[in-house]
Amino acid sequence: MKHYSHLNTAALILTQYKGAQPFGLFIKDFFKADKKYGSKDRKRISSLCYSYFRLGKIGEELQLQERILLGLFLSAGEPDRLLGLEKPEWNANVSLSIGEKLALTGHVFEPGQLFPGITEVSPLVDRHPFVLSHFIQPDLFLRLRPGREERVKAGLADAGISFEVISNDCLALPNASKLDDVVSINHDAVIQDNSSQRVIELLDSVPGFVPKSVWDCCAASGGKSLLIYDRYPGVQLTVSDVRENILANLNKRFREAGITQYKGFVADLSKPVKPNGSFDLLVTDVPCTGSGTWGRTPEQLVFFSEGKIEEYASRQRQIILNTWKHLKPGGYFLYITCSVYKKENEDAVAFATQNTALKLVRSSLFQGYERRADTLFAALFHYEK
Ligand SMILES: C[S@@+](CC[C@H](N)C(=O)[O-])C[C@H]1O[C@@H](n2cnc3c(N)ncnc32)[C@H](O)[C@@H]1O
Repeated sequence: MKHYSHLNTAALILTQYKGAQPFGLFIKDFFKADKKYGSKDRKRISSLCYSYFRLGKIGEELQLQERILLGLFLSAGEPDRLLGLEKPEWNANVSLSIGEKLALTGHVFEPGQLFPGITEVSPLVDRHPFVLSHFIQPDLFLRLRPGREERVKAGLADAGISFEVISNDCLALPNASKLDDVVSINHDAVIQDNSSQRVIELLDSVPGFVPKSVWDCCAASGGKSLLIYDRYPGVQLTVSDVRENILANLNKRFREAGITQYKGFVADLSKPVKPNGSFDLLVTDVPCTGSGTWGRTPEQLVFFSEGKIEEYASRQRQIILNTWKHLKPGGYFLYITCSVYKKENEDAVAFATQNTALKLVRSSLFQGYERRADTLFAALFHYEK
């Protein structure tokens, strides 16, 4: 029976996966090596694996296949054929709350079992809804580029793709939406999480600030740079990252977005660097645990090791020290993480104010756990003249 074959294949994959690479890449390679799975099978098997990861450490005493069923039950919003066959009582109760479902299966809600390093999470985070949000896959968000808003919405409507309007320039879509032939990605709209889009609010809160020169220090494929460019057209962008190959992605993306005038270089900011010149605005979207985004990569709930929090925090402190001095006097420094751990957020802010000439303007947690989005932290500093 197909349902049991899906369960067995999910169990096989989970036995082989040891957390060394993102699960999305691992399962892609698995299916590439064994072509017998059709697209519906692949989707179902992936979904069983992902709902298993969402359990974190709950039900560790159970056999693997029982745990997969438990994950399926806790994540399911509607009755499911496999659950119906194997766990009819659970299947009749899929609409219960997570707490009630746990009680029905003989488990108790224990935040520390669901989320690694729960005691290190910032007090700004409301732990109960945050932890429970990991049972739901976040949405896909589009940031509509200036002047393209109506064209993108019309294209989606014509293609019959449902979306929710979050704001004038932000749409939420179901995660599996196929946009390739419908939206000109990067030209008309950028795939960017809603909280990630919202960090611009910190810059908007400074009256009259329009930077002429910006260095996006940890640019990756340029999500924040594109955001900045759209808010401040004509800005001179400088971008850098430690990974040369990711800057190749950025170049492609910028081409698609119509950005041709910018400077890019490879730099390891854990060491002192000399960029060309100084800047009105520095964006340091630092490498971090990514713990505010684990609804999208729930394997981390199982494999993350808490010792890494301090490793990241230490690298973040080095990056702050090596970058802030390249600001022009009067300039602004925007520090961003997609982490919920205090060490990477509030403690980094305290470190910056104690060890640089930067003054905190404001910081904010962009909470995504009640909006099917990621959770980010950002702090804006001023380098006073
Ligand atoms: C959170 S990501 C940046 C995301 C990006 N700003 C965006 O909006 O899409 C952090 C980036 O920092 C880079 N990075 C990690 N260690 C670094 C280092 N020592 N120096 C410079 N960049 C580093 C990583 O390669 C990664 O691309």
